[in-house]
Amino acid sequence: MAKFQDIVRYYHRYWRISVFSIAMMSAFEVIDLFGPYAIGQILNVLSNQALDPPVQNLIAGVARATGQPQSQTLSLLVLLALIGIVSVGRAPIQPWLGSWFQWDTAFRARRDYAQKALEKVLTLPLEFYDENNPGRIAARVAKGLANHTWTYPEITGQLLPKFFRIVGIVTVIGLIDWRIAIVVLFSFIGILSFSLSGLTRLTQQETTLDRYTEDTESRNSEIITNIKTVKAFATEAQELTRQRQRFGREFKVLDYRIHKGYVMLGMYERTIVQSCVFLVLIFTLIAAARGEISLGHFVTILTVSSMAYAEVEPISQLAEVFARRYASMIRFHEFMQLPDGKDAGSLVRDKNAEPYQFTGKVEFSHLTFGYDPDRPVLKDINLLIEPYQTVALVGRSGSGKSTLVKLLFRYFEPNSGGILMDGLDVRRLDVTSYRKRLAIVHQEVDIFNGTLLDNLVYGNPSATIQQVHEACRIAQADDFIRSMPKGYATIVGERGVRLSGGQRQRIGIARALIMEPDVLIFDEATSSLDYESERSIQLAMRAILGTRTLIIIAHRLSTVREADKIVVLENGHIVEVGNHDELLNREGIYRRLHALQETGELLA
Ligand SMILES: Nc1ncnc2c1ncn2[C@@H]1O[C@H](COP(=O)(O)OP(=O)(O)OP(=O)(O)O)[C@@H](O)[C@H]1O
Repeated sequence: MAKFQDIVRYYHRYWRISVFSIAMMSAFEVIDLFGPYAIGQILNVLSNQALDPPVQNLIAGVARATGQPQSQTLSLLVLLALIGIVSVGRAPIQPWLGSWFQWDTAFRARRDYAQKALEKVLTLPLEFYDENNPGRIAARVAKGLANHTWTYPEITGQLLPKFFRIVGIVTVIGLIDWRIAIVVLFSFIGILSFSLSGLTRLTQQETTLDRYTEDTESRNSEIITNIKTVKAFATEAQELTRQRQRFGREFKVLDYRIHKGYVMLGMYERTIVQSCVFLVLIFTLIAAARGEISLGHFVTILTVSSMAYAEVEPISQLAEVFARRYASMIRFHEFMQLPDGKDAGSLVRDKNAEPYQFTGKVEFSHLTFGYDPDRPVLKDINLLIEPYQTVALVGRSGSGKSTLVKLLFRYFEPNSGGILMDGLDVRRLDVTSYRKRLAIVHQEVDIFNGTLLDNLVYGNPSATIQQVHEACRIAQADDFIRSMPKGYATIVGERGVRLSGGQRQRIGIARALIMEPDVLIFDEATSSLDYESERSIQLAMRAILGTRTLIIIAHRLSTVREADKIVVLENGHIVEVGNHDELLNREGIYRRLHALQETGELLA
């Protein structure tokens, strides 16, 4: 569970510079008080009242040093010169010692955490992405980073220095009349604790709102991503109604609870502040009328105490903004604290790591696995795949074919048993180097924004252009790539040419081949392709047969015929193993599935 401390820790790396800039900004806030004090002293000079001893000593010192008489003019000149130094002299320094560091620190921390957040995205387990949609994750990260960045300068450059200013004001008043200082001090403690308790209550509402907003935004992004389905199923009105309910729910919390809460809080604060200002005026006037304080001190106290009370509004606004952002910052830290996946690869490229080279011999040994350990999806799987063999995994939907491959990729760990690669338990191997020896062509091939070439060499950027051409030739992709406007340099993805399903598949095959993998896994998706594309992909696969270990998750049986070994899965068990002819001669599932296929049915 993330806490307030996590927000502080966000800037921890820069604490030295942070303390320095807060001290500087606070010093400037306190120095500001010299203006009204000096004006009070000028009034005393003009009305022939006594000056405070330190000011008297200073003027006497100047008179001695310059050989001038200690006249009214000299006193006024000295006070004026001091006001000039304090107000004009510090003007060019303040932005550098204050503002520069405030934003500089915020931006540096932003850079650090943008990187950390991406590291988190890259190391979270795959199942996290099954459960959370991309819009929700991206929004949470972006909002968290932005709010941390805005909050830092406000807190360190404004809120904290303002507190010091108030402490300075109370001290100045205390030096003149301690009783009035106590009135001011207690009124502040009262106002601030009242505001704090109000804000704490409102923060809880903000957390609720944040959760609601995340739900709404997440659905919005789903609607955008799945717009084709929404339109095809004509569910626009349904989506709108559902979202309208969510907008309404958000509005109620935002307007009736949060906004109203802030207005109420502001109302109480304002009333209390004005009462305090009035009270201080009464006390000060009484003290002045009794001759306990001079006219200059009367003016100084009234001016500085008004300055103090004038800070209540900006302080509560800053606190309010902080409270509004608090929930999203905490949610960002909750995201950052999610445990990394056990399968997380190394994020640091280890140049010295010994690259593996396997023969492609894979053995599943007594492998049992369930996403929920009590409900195994794969049960006691024993399977030996020899180097360069082609093995087809067939079976009904949900029989565990993809899960077997996920385990091979080490996205999940088996509950018992294991997977051996050339006799080595894969759990013992460095996951990054190990995965580099595998390649997979998914049913849906992901295309990144960029050129076709970028997409092809995604897994192996050091591949030569000859390697790329050769792989594309085998994958039956070379011809269509060359016919594109800019050939291999054609931009694809979001901002480029759209590729058809078959073209994406062939790019996927070529991309996998460019990895030069020891084991190539093919999640066959030919069922969604037109006849010609399917034919090209079958030709591509045929060209790969026997060049490396090939595991095919077969949805159609046409490619399976040529496999050395066909493994039939049923309810997580291997029920049949053999080649096409052997299995056809048995009265088993394969024969039944094959009969269905012959009549053109899909495997399901
Ligand atoms: N991330 C997951 N969390 C929980 N259960 C899952 C997850 N992925 C798959 N399953 C379950 O595991 C079982 C096996 O699924 P798997 O995807 O391996 O089957 P499959 O044979 O590849 O199916 P298909 O041919 O439809 O792709 C199914 O019952 C499925 O519901």
